[in-house]
Amino acid sequence: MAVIQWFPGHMAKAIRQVEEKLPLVDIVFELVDARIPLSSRNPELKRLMKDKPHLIVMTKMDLADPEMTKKWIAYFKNEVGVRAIAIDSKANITVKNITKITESILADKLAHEEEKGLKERPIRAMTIGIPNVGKSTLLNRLVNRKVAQVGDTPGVTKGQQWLRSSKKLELLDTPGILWPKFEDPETGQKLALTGAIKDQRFASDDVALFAIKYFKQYHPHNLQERYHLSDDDMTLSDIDLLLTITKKVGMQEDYERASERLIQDTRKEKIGRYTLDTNFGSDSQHA
Ligand SMILES: Nc1nc2c(ncn2[C@@H]2O[C@H](COP(=O)(O)OP(=O)(O)OP(=O)(O)O)[C@@H](O)[C@H]2O)c(=O)[nH]1
Repeated sequence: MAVIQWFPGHMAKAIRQVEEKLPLVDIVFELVDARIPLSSRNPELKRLMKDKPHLIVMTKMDLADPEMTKKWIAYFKNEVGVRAIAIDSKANITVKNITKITESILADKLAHEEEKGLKERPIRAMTIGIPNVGKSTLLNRLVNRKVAQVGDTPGVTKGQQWLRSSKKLELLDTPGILWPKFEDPETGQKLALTGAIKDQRFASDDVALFAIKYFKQYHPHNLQERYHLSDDDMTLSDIDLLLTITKKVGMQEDYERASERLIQDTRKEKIGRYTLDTNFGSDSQHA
């Protein structure tokens, strides 16, 4: 397959960083892309988390299929035993919602501390996630762009800071990215299509063909509408359909450039909202 897969060196470093910082935080915010909620997870996390409270934050919900997002939230809660929330980092409601759900997850721990007469303190959280999932955007949103260092804290190495979101929430500047380790070749194509893998690292026609296959199956009308495709066009093979789209967008025989256009169109919501992960729990690495 043309997509470069995972990077053992990067992953080992990220895992070390997460392991090191884990004792300093009350909760981990694991950011996943709402269009690929399983494929953007790292299966190593389950082992790392042990019994550390954990919230799955599904970013870019504005680009995902809203019905599927609801189902994924229920799936994470019921099947995986982890709470999940979907966010659009551009929306103001995001901060409020994350703080609220975090407080509810940690309610017992905080009540216990209060009973023991401990002083009220902010909740400490760490964000992790694959490249481009929206970590910086969320962090900036949570700290309202006024990045505030929250004093010296033992165990936090140089360059890593506590950022204050509110009196109630502090964040450890993200300790690193976590590449998913993927055994299913489709995972690579999903990561490529949604922008988690740099465009130079995959063959755009492979990924465009993957997108065509997906949209033909799940959102055929959106594909037809975007590229003025007839019902007959929709019966063509994926490759012939890509060639037809190439002509329709005025690129003659240049199917590579047309592939790039199609990939950009999917990312900019021009073929509608979509969720590429459609099989709940089918991925054994996350079971
Ligand atoms: N539509 C949409 N775009 C988002 C959202 N959150 C982030 N983005 C966009 O996604 C892209 C990547 O966001 P970043 O915050 O830089 O992602 P990151 O995880 O910090 O990326 P790395 O630094 O590569 O690890 C940017 O173009 C953001 O504007 C969201 O909720 N909705």
